[in-house]
Amino acid sequence: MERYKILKELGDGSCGHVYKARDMRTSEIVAVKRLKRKFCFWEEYTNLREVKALRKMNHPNIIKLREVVKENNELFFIFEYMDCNLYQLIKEREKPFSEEEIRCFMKQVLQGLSHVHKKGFFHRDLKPENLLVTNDVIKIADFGLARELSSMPPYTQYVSTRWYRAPEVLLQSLCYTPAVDMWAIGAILAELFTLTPIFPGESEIDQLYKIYCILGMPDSTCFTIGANNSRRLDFVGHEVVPPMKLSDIIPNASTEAIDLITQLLSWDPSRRPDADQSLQHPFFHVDTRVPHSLSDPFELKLSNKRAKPNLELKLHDFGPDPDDCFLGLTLAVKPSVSNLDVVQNASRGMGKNMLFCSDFNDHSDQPVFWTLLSPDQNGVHNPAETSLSLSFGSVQHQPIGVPQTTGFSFQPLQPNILTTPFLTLSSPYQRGHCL
Ligand SMILES: Nc1ncnc2c1ncn2[C@@H]1O[C@H](COP(=O)(O)OP(=O)(O)OP(=O)(O)O)[C@@H](O)[C@H]1O
Repeated sequence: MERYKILKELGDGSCGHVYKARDMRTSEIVAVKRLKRKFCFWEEYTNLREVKALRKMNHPNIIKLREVVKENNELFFIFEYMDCNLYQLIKEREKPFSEEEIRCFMKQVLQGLSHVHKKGFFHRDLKPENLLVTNDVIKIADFGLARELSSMPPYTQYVSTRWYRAPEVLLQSLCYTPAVDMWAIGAILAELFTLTPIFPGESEIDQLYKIYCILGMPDSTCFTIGANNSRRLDFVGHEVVPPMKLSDIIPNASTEAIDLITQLLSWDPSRRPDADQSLQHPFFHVDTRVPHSLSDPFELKLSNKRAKPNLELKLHDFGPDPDDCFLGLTLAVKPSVSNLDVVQNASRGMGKNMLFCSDFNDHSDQPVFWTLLSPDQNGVHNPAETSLSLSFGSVQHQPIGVPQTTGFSFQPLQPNILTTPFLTLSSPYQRGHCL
């Protein structure tokens, strides 16, 4: 590695540190990714997903892996260098991108992604941080989670960045498809217009809820993603919250852009266009007519400021014991010790049945109720089915004087909630018995 002179650190990812460096032989600037894992045998590296995928790719919109160096049981990837990533560009941006700029970025990303899919891989972790930019050129990077299409389901669960995660992955489907990448593209496309993530979920459940609030309920005739999931969504209520109009959320997008985002963000993966179909969409072939000009670029910002997703906590890491459920849910809402303390203190005087709601700002009149139910509360008792049930409801309740904190309000469980839920997330063992 003496051939490369490290100039500065560029990033510290989950797999490795990335540095800007100079190739002393050619004077070229490169990016060096030093993997955190140690490698004793040279052969180990050939099995790495990133190496397997990148060795097969050769496309102007996919980052080039120039060389792999193994030294003292450490592995270094030498990449072509890019100036910044799309997350940094969005964060620093003071006014929205023009539709022309967005089209230019998205066209390249889709061309790169089409190549990835044609080469038999899907990326699985598309997000603005993994799209690298130099001037007007954008390239897909970080193939650490890439998977071969030829590998057979069931696929293992994986942790990609929550905000760009497709519903079928959130529901732990075991046979998801490259359509998971198309969902991420839809979320990134929306974000390029608004400069803020469209679904900034604070936990996996909140992620699904935020998707639901904007897209509404999936059409039961087309909704097939429940079939192989270890989690399941049940839409069992009477009250239906209509989908929000994407053109209200993204007022600076043309009708063509809205249509493409709508298609990409389909609940049903089979309804999302693939990369080539997306490139054929009128969004890439029309003169743009933007319906609303924006006097203040920040008027279009959604309530959540651009930040990184917080700590990931999985609900299935917590057991069926009510205290365990309560702790799990509390952490899943907001992993803050001080909030947790308040919740626990408040819960002491309120008996076993609790619910609390998140601070979803856009729907302050429609709080999220997360109820904790044991099976016998449903009139069903089956020890084998003891597990955790969650429901989101839009029932209005008056606070009754229990402590309020930023991010939480507390109310005792009221019977009418049991009769008017509209969305339930259940564990595999509880099917058919939730609410
Ligand atoms: N070729 C490159 N040129 C310039 N910067 C790069 C390059 N590759 C990576 N980076 C920077 O380093 C960051 C981390 O890189 P990368 O995503 O490959 O690492 P990782 O360990 O796989 O991260 P993650 O935690 O997202 O999986 C990127 O977001 C980017 O800002």
